[in-house]
Amino acid sequence: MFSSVFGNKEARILVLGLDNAGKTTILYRLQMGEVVSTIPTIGFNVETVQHNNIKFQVWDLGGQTSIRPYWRCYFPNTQAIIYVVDSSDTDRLVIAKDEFHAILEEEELRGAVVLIYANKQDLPGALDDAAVTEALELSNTLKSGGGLTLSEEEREARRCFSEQESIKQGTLVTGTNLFNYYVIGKKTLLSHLSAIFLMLIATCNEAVHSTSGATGLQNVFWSVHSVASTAVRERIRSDDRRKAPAFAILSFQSY
Ligand SMILES: Nc1nc2c(ncn2[C@@H]2O[C@H](COP(=O)(O)OP(=O)(O)OP(=O)(O)O)[C@@H](O)[C@H]2O)c(=O)[nH]1
Ligand SMILES: [Mg+2]
Repeated sequence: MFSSVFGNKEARILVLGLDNAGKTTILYRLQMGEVVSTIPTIGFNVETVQHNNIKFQVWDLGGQTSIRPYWRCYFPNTQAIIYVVDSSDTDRLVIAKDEFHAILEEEELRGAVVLIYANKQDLPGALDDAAVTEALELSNTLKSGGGLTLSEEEREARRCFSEQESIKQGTLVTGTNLFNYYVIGKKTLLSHLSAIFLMLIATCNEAVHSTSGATGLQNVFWSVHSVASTAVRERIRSDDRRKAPAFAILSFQSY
């Protein structure tokens, strides 16, 4: 079923963020479920992460100042960006913010969804996900509703989902792009892995729209349903079916 949605391509995800943010650690945690010891990445690591029958090609790029300019070589055909922030590195949050906003201005990333990991929540002095949201100046660019036309019912479904999953969600408008973003603190990161995948799948809506109609959307929804965590499943089950695609599909729209 997914091959009909995505073609034979794997969804391509870039993991970006400053050096030492924890990108490589997250990549291998996603892939192997283990914390591995890392060295600073010069260049990139790429791994295929499989969740049930869905494959993601995850590119983890080195974050040192001198190699950040090369990030843009990887932007074409990217469906999702995972932006990792070291929440305890408060001195460099302003740099993390500037790099983040530069990414969002990129024409080639129109159509990508952004997930922000407020990483290293275990460290003393780490800012929580709300504070990271603020430090990244997400709220400044927040426009309620943005270019999305959501009914009240859809808004409610999305709000409930975010609350239940402790995932903060917003809409981000840059010069020419419009993103929906999700901020995920470490607490929820691991236990809600499948919710993250669910959102990634859900936001590959360009592929969905171009290769399938309304029936396709239902198929995507039910497939998403099958890979979702129990919590998410319960949430969906309790919902009117008609509401389901509201958060599964209307996650991104460019101008
Ligand atoms: N305390 C704590 N340390 C972490 C966490 N995640 C990663 N680290 C540590 O942070 C350091 C840097 O992690 P990496 O994953 O190598 O960082 P990176 O973002 O890939 O860095 P570059 O490759 O230089 O861009 C390592 O010592 C990790 O063990 C976390 O959640 N908590
Ligand atoms: Mg690395």
